[in-house]
Amino acid sequence: MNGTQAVIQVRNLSKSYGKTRAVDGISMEVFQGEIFGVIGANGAGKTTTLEMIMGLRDPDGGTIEVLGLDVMKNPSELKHRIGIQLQETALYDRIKVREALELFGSYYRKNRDREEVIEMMGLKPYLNQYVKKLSGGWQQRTALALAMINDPEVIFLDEPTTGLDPQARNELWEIILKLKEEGKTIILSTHYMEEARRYCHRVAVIRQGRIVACDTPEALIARLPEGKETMDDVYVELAVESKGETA
Ligand SMILES: Nc1ncnc2c1ncn2[C@@H]1O[C@H](COP(=O)(O)OP(=O)(O)OP(=O)(O)O)[C@@H](O)[C@H]1O
Repeated sequence: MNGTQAVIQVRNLSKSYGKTRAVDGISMEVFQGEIFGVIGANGAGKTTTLEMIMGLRDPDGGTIEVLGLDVMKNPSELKHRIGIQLQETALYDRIKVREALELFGSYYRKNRDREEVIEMMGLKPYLNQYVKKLSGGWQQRTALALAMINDPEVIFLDEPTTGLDPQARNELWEIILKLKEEGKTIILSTHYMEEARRYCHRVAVIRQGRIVACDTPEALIARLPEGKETMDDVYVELAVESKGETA
């Protein structure tokens, strides 16, 4: 059932690094075809949460199901069915765009038509350039191309538009919306509140490793005191620690 089937189900997820409780009992569901946003301050636990759901980090506790698979028990099966775009692009330092597409394609049993991916991302003029030498916007497009190379059902994007100029951000969102139109489920973290409002169906607000609210942008805004009506206000009211509240 498009729209009501949970493709991600997380229960009571936790993860500590030494004494830092990075993720502290997170539960959430993401439905098929959603663009699901995760917002929160630096260090709130967004990346750790996403990486555990992707099967890249082991949780201390809790359960994670993605596409009906227990992530801890089926990491290799899961890898073929999800797309991953990480913040770090150091991996691509010495590699050209075409080589990166070929290399990543070789990791998976199924590939989306390479030419179609290149066309969709507008990457044709850049295929023989080193990824590292591209502008931020084109590097992010390359990273998004790599995230969809295996034609995944669920795509994870960690701050996909951070550092890009407004035009590059809009262009990247157009591509993300196209993927959504195809029925993909997209889960992403962002520091851009206006993007969260405009593009995300639902947004989870994470503070100190916990989800303090999870709803549509409109519903989150409707909770605010009178006179506050933006996602920036949501961020300030819900995501920011009040004085005296320390990690
Ligand atoms: N590998 C690690 N070793 C030790 N501590 C870590 C590690 N990764 C994250 N942390 C800590 O865990 C907490 C959550 O970090 P995380 O990167 O998940 O937050 P975030 O919300 O993604 O932040 P940002 O917006 O800056 O990317 C922070 O206190 C961070 O310093």
